[in-house]
Amino acid sequence: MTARLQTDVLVLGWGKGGKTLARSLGRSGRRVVLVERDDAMLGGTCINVACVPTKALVHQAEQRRPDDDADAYLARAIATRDGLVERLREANRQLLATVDAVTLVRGEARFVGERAVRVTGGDEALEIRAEHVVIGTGTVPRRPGIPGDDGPRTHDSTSLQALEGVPARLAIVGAGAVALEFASMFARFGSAVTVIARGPAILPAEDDDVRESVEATLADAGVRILTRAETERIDDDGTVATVVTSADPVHADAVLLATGRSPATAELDLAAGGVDVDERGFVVVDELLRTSAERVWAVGDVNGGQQLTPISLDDHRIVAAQLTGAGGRRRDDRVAVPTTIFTTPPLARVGLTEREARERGIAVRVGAKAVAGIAAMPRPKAVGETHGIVKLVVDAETDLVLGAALHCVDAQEVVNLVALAMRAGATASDLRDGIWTHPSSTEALNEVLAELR
Ligand SMILES: Cc1cc2nc3c(=O)[nH]c(=O)nc-3n(C[C@H](O)[C@H](O)[C@H](O)COP(=O)(O)OP(=O)(O)OC[C@H]3O[C@@H](n4cnc5c(N)ncnc54)[C@H](O)[C@@H]3O)c2cc1C
Ligand SMILES: NC(=O)c1ccc[n+]([C@@H]2O[C@H](COP(=O)([O-])OP(=O)(O)OC[C@H]3O[C@@H](n4cnc5c(N)ncnc54)[C@H](O)[C@@H]3O)[C@@H](O)[C@H]2O)c1
Repeated sequence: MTARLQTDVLVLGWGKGGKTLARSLGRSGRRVVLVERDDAMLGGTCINVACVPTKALVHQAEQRRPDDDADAYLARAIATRDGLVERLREANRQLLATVDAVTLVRGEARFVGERAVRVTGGDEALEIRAEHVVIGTGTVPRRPGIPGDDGPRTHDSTSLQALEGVPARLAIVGAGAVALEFASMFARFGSAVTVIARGPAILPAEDDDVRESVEATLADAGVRILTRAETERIDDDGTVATVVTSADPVHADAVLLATGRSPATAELDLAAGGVDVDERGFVVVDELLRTSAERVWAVGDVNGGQQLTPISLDDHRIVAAQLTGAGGRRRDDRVAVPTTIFTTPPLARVGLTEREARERGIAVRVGAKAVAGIAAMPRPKAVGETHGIVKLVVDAETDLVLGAALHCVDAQEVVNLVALAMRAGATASDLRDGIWTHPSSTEALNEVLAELR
């Protein structure tokens, strides 16, 4: 039997954008139904299998001493991480369960008409019709279609976080954020890591000095980077996997496929809801995140934008503004979006690289110093991590900051200050002459911006 439900707002997926929207609309009295298909994903990808648990493991890996038993250490790190995730999941459940106007439905959603979905889970089925629908179903790891990519030693970013022991040799196919974070982390857990990059180098969008800083740091941690290596197949002889590439073969006890993520739209039957997708299956949206179907929006990874939690959060603001009549907010309003790849130390970026600025014909002044040589920045020395580079690109005419690459301890925090300066129109001189806490990583700005060339 199919039960029926009518609601004001229907949210599909318990991710960052979906859950924040459900809570804020529910607290203002709107009737909201939120559907989630996986009990292990309450709260979404970020808190369960992505940002938070991986950064907890990165932290654990950084604390490991060389004489710690690798397998026992990893097992303890995973147990600590599991405890954290359990607490976050419950806190996320509470955030919505305590809002009376929000109804939580467990099951897989599938469109059956305009703003109408059928939810199935176990033997139950529920048909929900809504005035407004928000699709926030996220992404799933992409299988690249390489022969042998479903072998017994082959993992995605989720299953690699649940290994029973440290693989002596870890091969990573891909060279994006997932690849570099897991490479840095597993090298510290005790694996001999090889990153298999298709292109001539990792981080192709970065300036050479920044890329070289990351490469040198990974090399010091024992990570090998194989470049211009197209992965042709993955063989498995029952004990060892061999990643056969157009360069050298790589023998491994575990293989991580870090080849991007696909939209979770295949099961949604979006055509039945009149919602268009692009050739990769991402929901097509405009600057207000409206889909091709009337009163249907898409937030987060599924809409094909930057796959980042703060972007999904900002997407929720754009839709909330329309649903509450506040209006105004658009995707193209975003300025200076900071990002961080959590290697050790992290690489944080915002704005233009030096190369991009010069290609645009902008006259620039550049400050760039190796972290170990920044006298006014004692924090990296105090915590024993002096790899990296701090680089800022400044408009020579206006003195405005055009971009920054911070490869250093605390970079994920300092970059937010630089991003705010860029949004607020604070100049490089303002940052150079700022009074910052001491000892901190922010102090690098005093010195690096005093030596612009
Ligand atoms: C290993 C890793 C590390 C990352 N680290 C970072 C980081 O440090 N910082 C950062 O900003 N970003 C990071 N990201 C990216 C970040 O995790 C995502 O951008 C973010 O979680 C996307 O959130 P979302 O709102 O799009 O939806 P999600 O959080 O993906 O939620 C979607 C939900 O929808 C559910 N769902 C799917 N289909 C259906 C259906 N048919 N019916 C019902 N429910 C459904 C899913 O089960 C899921 O719970 C990382 C990603 C990975 C893989
Ligand atoms: N700290 C963070 O913010 C963070 C951390 C992890 C992931 N993420 C997000 O998660 C998403 C997924 O990350 P990702 O690293 O998997 O994706 P990505 O798109 O960043 O990188 C994919 C990599 O795989 C390579 N690749 C693709 N197909 C291949 C194939 N067939 N053979 C060999 N190599 C192939 C690409 O060249 C690229 O190097 C990203 O959009 C990223 O923004 C963010």
